[in-house]
Amino acid sequence: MRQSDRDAAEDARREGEGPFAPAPTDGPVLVVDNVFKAYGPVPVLDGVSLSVGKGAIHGLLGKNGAGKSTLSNVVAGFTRADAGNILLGGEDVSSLTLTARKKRGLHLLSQHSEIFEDLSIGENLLLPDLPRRHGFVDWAALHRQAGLLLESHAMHASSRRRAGDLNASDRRRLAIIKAVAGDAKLIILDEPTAGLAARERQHLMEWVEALTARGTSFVYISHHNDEVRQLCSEYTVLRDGKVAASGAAGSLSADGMARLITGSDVKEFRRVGSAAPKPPVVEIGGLCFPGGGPIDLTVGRGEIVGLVGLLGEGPQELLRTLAGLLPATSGQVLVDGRPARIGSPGHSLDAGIAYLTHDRIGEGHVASMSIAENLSLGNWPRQAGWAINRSGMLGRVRRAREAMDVVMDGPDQEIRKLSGGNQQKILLGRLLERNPAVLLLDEPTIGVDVAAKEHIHRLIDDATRRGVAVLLIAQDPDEMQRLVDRVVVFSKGRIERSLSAEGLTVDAIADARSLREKS
Ligand SMILES: Nc1ncnc2c1ncn2[C@@H]1O[C@H](COP(=O)(O)OP(=O)(O)OP(=O)(O)O)[C@@H](O)[C@H]1O
Repeated sequence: MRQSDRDAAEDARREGEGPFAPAPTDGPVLVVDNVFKAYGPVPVLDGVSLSVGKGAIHGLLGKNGAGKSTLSNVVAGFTRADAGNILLGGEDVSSLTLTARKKRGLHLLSQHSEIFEDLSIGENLLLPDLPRRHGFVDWAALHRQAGLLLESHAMHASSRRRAGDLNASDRRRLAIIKAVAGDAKLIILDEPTAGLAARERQHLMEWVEALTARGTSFVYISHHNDEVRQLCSEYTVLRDGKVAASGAAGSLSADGMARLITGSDVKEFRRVGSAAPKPPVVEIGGLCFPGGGPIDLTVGRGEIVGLVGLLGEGPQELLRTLAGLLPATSGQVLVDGRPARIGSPGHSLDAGIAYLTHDRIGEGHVASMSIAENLSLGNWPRQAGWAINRSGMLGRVRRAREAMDVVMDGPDQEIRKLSGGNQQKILLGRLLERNPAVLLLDEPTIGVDVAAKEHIHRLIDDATRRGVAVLLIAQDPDEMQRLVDRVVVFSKGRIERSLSAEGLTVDAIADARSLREKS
């Protein structure tokens, strides 16, 4: 650790307001010893060492591209390290396969290690060892065993229920229960709360904390520093593949933690909106879509309107209808006073409506294409004779890289080789390059680090200064409050009420959301 980082760690500890949470004293469950990994000439992990105590929740922190997922993959056995050792409960598992490590109780659950949606909860829990009788699956025994497992983890759902019908938080709990049922010693959770609403997040965190009492340890990767401060007993910060700081997490302050992660102070961006009436950019009249509407909503020049509501209650569906991904069954949409066709994504884009999905992997990028191609997809810069203009494409890469600090090898690198947060930045860059009249943003900062989040907020603000109208979904009430001019609250597919600029506090937004969650 460099002296300046030691000082920063010391400052961060001194500034901390929270009670000091001592790290557990038992011998470590996991030891990572001097691990190296390179893709090409540049090391992604450069002599990383850390240890995780028994029953500890160990925060693994770092900017986008710092090496957190790579380290998780090396520990779990998805990726081989070039050098270094992994010890689980004192045993060197470095040369063991992924399955052998799992059998010893080491699991990695990423946001996308999802469940089998069309199978029941019980099948998901017990696969691949379903109880059998005379060679056939014993369904009664299966649901009995699974039911007991659910009960012992206070998850109140029938084991016969289709797993795909669970909400996002319960899906993640299901994956964790499956791991714990297999006698997990250590579970790595890679951004477990990304995209969850505040109450779901809190619920999941409390539940994870309760699991440590059973002796399970966790490595917890998150870009939400408040979560790490609340939950973790110990932490390691990675910077450019090296350990920049580590220690007991309980007394780290929020600012101190941000400084350790980025290596400098992070200046929080707070947008100054204006209550003055603005000429309309998008006028939505009587818009109906499957499960929602009619919606009447006008967003003016340079205005940001936040949409609040539970999954399935309208906000996502409205954005997807405007983006041409769900069919509008009636109503109309005007953009700059002209009727907009929104029957397909292409029509919506032609009308000046650009959409950022929260599902980066499923529908955001084309994994096998380069960064430059992804930035220009559907909007190729042309030159005389309609040939694609390579220097135009490179200009876009340069702008995205500078504006959002994207960690990449170069414009021709495949986007799938970027870290998750850096992929998100490229997707946002693609939208901004289209110079849309209307931006539809569903969780624009999902998976991005503390510094990049502020960059992205500034870019959204810049867009509003050019007159762009923005509809925003953000689960974090603080993020919402910092960006929007007003909020509309959805219930059962309709707009139930709005919060104007005067009443727009973080608490009011959180309350609006939790009222909906309780009803
Ligand atoms: N298969 C790969 N080929 C080439 N480079 C890769 C590959 N996988 C990861 N990298 C590079 O390794 C670096 C670390 O990526 P990693 O995904 O570990 O970061 P991270 O800390 O998890 O970031 P994030 O917070 O954005 O998820 C990045 O620069 C990434 O581009």
